[in-house]
Amino acid sequence: MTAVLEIEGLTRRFGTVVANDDVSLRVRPGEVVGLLGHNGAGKTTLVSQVVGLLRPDAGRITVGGVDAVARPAAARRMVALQPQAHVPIDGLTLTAAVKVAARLRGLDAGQAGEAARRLVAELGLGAWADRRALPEGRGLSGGVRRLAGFAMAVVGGAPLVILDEPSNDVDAVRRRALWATVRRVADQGSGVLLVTHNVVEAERVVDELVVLDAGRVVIAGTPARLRGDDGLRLELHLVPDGPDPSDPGTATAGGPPVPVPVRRRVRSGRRVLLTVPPDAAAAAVSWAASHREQGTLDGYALTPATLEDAYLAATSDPARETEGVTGGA
Ligand SMILES: Nc1ncnc2c1ncn2[C@@H]1O[C@H](COP(=O)(O)OP(=O)(O)OP(=O)(O)O)[C@@H](O)[C@H]1O
Repeated sequence: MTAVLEIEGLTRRFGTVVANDDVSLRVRPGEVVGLLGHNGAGKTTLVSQVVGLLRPDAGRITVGGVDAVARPAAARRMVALQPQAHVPIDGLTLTAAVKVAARLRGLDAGQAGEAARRLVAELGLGAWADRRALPEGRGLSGGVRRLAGFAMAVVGGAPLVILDEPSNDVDAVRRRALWATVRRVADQGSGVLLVTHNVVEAERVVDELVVLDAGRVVIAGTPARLRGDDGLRLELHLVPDGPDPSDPGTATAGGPPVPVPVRRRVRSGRRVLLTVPPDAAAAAVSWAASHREQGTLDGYALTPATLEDAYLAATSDPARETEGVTGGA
């Protein structure tokens, strides 16, 4: 299927900083593609170029078959963007704001009103439907304003929907509704580019993921592929109280090292994530339990492998160390 967004070799510098470094990605109709990366990874720079706010130094951006660098205005008409900053809606009720966005996307007054009411209900915002946003953040809370921006981006089914951190300051109940709506919007034919640094949430909704680190694509693919091809890995999360007992270098202090094969160890702050095979679950838990009893671990948990360890391993953070296979008994 023809992609609704195609980016090839995109490069954008700010002085000596290469904010996007030879980035390529593709979003097809019906697909949710997650663009992940830490603060400063280059996500907003990429989005700004797609919507014509910045010009690339090199590379190609095509939106719905239109060259977005040569014809930014024509390309922009096919894109609905929820920016990271709050959308200015002061003076409007929640429903009216969504209706205005629907009208701008070509729906007639009746269709726009109906679509706005449906979205407000779908997102669990009925209680605020007719509440007016007022200056200085009054009238509607930050979370409701964020959802208003989200509803304004998804209403009317633009060919390409770009959502920049849509779930920031949204409560847990409405987050669920939001992710369900993202999926519905894609199922109805839009291509969705979801920009986030929340890898756990992204995993639930995306079809493909592209991870940026310091401007470069470091991993890309489906969540299943990025988790590990067999999909049968477990993660042992450890919170050491002092030296890490899973580190062969310090293990002698609290007993033997982990008695199971460890495929990967990622250390992030106080937390350590060990990727272990499923048949090692019982041995891994009993090792961790004994360390918990001795007080060398503050806590531990064994969970199915998520994208988080792949993400942490692929992205750089000076406060973090990643090791490959460490063997085991
Ligand atoms: N206008 C600008 N002038 C100079 N440097 C910039 C500018 N915009 C972005 N940068 C730099 O480019 C790099 C990428 O920034 P960008 O805002 O795209 O990252 P991001 O992934 O969106 O981060 P965040 O998650 O914090 O929004 C950073 O090093 C940033 O400091």
